[in-house]
Amino acid sequence: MNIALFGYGKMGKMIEQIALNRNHNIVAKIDVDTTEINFSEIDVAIDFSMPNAAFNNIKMCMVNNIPLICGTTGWLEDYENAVRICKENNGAFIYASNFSLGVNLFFELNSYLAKMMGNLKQYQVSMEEIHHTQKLDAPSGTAITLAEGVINETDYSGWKLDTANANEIPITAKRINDTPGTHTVNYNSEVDSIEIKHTAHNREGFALGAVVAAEWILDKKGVFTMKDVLNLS
Ligand SMILES: NC(=O)C1=CN([C@@H]2O[C@H](COP(=O)(O)OP(=O)(O)OC[C@H]3O[C@@H](n4cnc5c(N)ncnc54)[C@H](O)[C@@H]3O)[C@@H](O)[C@H]2O)C=CC1
Ligand SMILES: O=C(O)C1=N[C@H](C(=O)O)C[C@H](O)C1
Repeated sequence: MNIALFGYGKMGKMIEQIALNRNHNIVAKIDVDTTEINFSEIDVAIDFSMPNAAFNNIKMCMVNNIPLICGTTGWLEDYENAVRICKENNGAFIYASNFSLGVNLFFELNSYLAKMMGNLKQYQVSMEEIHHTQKLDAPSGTAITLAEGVINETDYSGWKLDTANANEIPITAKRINDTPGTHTVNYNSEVDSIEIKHTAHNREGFALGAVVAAEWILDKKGVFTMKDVLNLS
């Protein structure tokens, strides 16, 4: 499979390693200073770039009929536009706030726990995410997905960074050294608390998930999620 990398930073380099180990070719490394792209040799593209670059990269891939895996976070105000452009061009597209198997299992666990807690008003939910100091967006895309998972199963109406109103989920974002990504969901009552936590030890899980998603999407058309890729119910 001939892969184009959009964004050749920390994740782009990790994805390159994993893709080569799985016998794929990296035919383009597109970064901020790239002036020309030869789309004819690309089977699939993987974007881990920057919040202000992702939507343009998505448009470019869809118009040029290149299936795209997008892991870049912090651009979701344009997600519905990306879906529309994919459909208009009969393209193939996956965005996931987190491509690791562990976090996708954690998303399922989070929804299950939220469903159980939905009627137990004595518990207040809160979330914390910790990442490296170079991260541009806050809260993390993963924390937003976790909050959406809780909102779908409970009466919470939204989420907010730091201080939230009573019916909103407060999310704390911490930036500590080179932390790859730690997410905690906490339910607190007067008498006890319940906490679920996912800790990434490095970036390999994110990169492997993105390459697996690229292999999966190759013969497909439409907009998909990691739930489709991993066949999670
Ligand atoms: N969904 C997931 O599983 C994960 C998502 N991420 C997200 O991926 C993104 C990248 O993360 P890192 O690699 O750690 O960041 P990074 O800062 O190390 O790399 C980003 C790269 O994108 C390049 N870039 C800037 N403008 C560009 C453009 N117009 N076209 C192509 N490349 C451009 C930068 O020059 C840089 O080399 C972030 O949004 C991060 O939140 C990171 C890890 C996992
Ligand atoms: O920027 C990162 O590094 C990460 N970003 C993603 C996010 O915003 O959730 C996924 C992972 O936590 C690492």
